[in-house]
Amino acid sequence: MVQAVLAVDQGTTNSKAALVTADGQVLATGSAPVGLSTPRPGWVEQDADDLWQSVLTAISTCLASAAVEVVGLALSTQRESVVGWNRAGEPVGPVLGWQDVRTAEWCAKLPSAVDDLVRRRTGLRVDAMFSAPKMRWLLDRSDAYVGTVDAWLIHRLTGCQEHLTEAGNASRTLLYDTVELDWSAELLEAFNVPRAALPDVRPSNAGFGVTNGVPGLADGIPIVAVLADSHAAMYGQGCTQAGMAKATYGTGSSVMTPVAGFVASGCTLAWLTDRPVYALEGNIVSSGAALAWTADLLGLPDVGALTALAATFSSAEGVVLVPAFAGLGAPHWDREARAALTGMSSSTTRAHIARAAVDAVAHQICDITDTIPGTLSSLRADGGATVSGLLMQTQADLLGHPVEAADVPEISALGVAELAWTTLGETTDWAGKRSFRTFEPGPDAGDRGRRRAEWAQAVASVRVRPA
Ligand SMILES: O=P(O)(O)OC[C@H](O)CO
Repeated sequence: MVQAVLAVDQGTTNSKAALVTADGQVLATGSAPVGLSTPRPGWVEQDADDLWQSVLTAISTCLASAAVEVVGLALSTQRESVVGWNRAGEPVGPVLGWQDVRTAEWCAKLPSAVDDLVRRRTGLRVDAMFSAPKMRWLLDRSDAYVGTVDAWLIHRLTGCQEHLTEAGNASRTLLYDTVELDWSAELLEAFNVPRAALPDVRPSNAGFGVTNGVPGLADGIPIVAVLADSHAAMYGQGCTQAGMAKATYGTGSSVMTPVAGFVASGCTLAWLTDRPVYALEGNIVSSGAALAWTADLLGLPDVGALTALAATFSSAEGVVLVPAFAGLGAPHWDREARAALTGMSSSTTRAHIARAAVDAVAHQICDITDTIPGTLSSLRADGGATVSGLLMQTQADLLGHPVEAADVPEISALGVAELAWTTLGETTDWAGKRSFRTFEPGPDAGDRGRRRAEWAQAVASVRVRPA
């Protein structure tokens, strides 16, 4: 029987599963949506059982479509979101999603010394997006184990036997020292999170226990590799050389470029195998979410209809959408800013607004790539929204560099499957064999400059905190 790794990609809006062979072929896929609720402004919650059930549905749909021998599991997970569970493995409280900013005020009151410490130990900054403030919020309400989504899924997949998390996911909590490669006692104290509440941290391919009592899966299948989803995309894109960068277009967006060693600003631990691999990263809070919001506002059925409408005009003609619905992420980091549509006139149409939404996704990526030191040779793109040729062309035009969109938009599952197969002893170079849709930038540098200036002006107009 054909051997396959079962890769699970648990994201903000969907759980997906794929059966992947040692040469990177996808034999079958399955997916299931995950609910998300916003009970108050700034609060973004998911249900931990619902999330687990969506993983089981994705797995069973996938397994029903191909007869294979599953030799290992690989997990790619949404980052920063926090789950709390009790000793019996039952969730306590909601999953606090990465978009949730209920702790923003609490974060703002932390002494600046905590922010300094966070930067030095983690390469990140204090922000309500990250896990530590969310863990504190849950621990204030229950005596629980707390962990990121990878830890929750490992716990459930192993029949509540394992309490483990992966180093790259841990690096997004604000509690993990990404140079010492361990939970930081100083940071645990600063956020008042007890070590006993946290899972143990393992390298990305160190093994995370074996399946136990999972419906539809045999017991004893090893969980071979775990990566954070954005990091899995970087791995899958083969983005390992200086000058390369990848952008993942998900609910939010993440731009990552490899860096030789730890730096105390905008740095993350991409993965930890025989050695740590670091990346500079910028996170955008609202990207696919901005497209979905605009489609809804315009009464369109989906994002595909939005991009089709946007394509009916060659430009937004000065209309700019700044999608700061939950503030601005990298590189602006102003979480009190709020969204705006600017530059409208009486001749503005729905198509201009649709076009402005597409432009906003691309402008936000450019804001981050502008901060990457050195020369960017090209940008590798992945994520659901990359199916839009209009978005990819707009990205290349605004960037002034080619954009290479992966032939498989959802690359996180493939990235972690590749790490699993490598760990199982196979030689892989799937990115080297992958074909890309390449989008060359349009020749009009003047137009690029004008559009970037319009965007910068609109961003400045929504800022609350000074740049
Ligand atoms: O669910 P996605 O794919 O938008 O990814 C969420 C990110 O991991 C949040 O940092």
